[in-house]
Amino acid sequence: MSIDGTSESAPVTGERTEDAHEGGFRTDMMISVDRGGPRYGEFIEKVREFMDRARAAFPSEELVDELIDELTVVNAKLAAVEINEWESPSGTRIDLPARGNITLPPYLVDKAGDDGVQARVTFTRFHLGGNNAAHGGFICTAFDDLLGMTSALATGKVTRTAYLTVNYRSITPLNTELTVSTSIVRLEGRKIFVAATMKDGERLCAEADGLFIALNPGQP
Ligand SMILES: CCCCC/C=C\C/C=C\C/C=C\C/C=C\CCCC(=O)SCCNC(=O)CCNC(=O)[C@H](O)C(C)(C)COP(=O)(O)OP(=O)(O)OC[C@H]1O[C@@H](n2cnc3c(N)ncnc32)[C@H](O)[C@@H]1OP(=O)(O)O
Repeated sequence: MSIDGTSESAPVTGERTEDAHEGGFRTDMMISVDRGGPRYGEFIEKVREFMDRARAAFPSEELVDELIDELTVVNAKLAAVEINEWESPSGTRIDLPARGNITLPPYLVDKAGDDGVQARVTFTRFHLGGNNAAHGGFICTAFDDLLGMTSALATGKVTRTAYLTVNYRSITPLNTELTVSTSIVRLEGRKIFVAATMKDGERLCAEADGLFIALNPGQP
């Protein structure tokens, strides 16, 4: 670690050598259920537990020294097997919560069709905003991904968010299974207008409306 707090390690880029995908346009979503093997999901759960525990811990100086050494070893092991975004298990394992992507709050999809998606999301200590409530950015992240999935399933195309409006209606608790329901409001050419709610039982925590645009071939 340098004096300004930046890491001396090279950034993780995961650049691919041959370019099978032109920009954001991929006809093949490259989804998988076996990359990383049968225990990859367990590995992701351990990483999520680590994220929660790191957020919640008040370690001694000695423990910080120890953890740095242990994490240096773990990071070196992961650096040795780095791969591009298209072929990594993370984000493509559709059998795992949030496709095995630790960037996303963990959600389970109960129903996914061309008219909308039903999912259950649970925010944990890692997603803390304050006073035991979820951070609004993570609520947005959950909506963005599930609405992106909704748009993709409705059109069979790769889409990008043009706008996403989130209204926070009541406190969104941690460690509570919340339901997210998304729907297609209307389709207008490449424009996909979508909406979603996030509820704790019957209580509305947050709602969203968004516009996604189906990308043209070659569009990044
Ligand atoms: C268990 C089962 C599971 C099954 C799962 C299976 C498969 C998985 C499926 C899917 C994957 C799942 C999830 C999806 C993953 C991630 C979701 C997150 C997505 C993102 O997080 S993505 C990052 C944030 N996003 C950006 O980084 C976009 C930056 N931006 C741009 O790249 C351009 O801006 C773009 C492309 C948006 C538009 O550009 P463009 O050149 O293509 O089109 P153009 O500008 O012509 O707009 C066309 C028409 O939209 C109107 N329009 C445009 N923008 C508007 C706005 N803001 N407000 C109102 N109207 C708007 C225009 O007014 C025009 O309207 P009109 O045609 O009527 O004139």
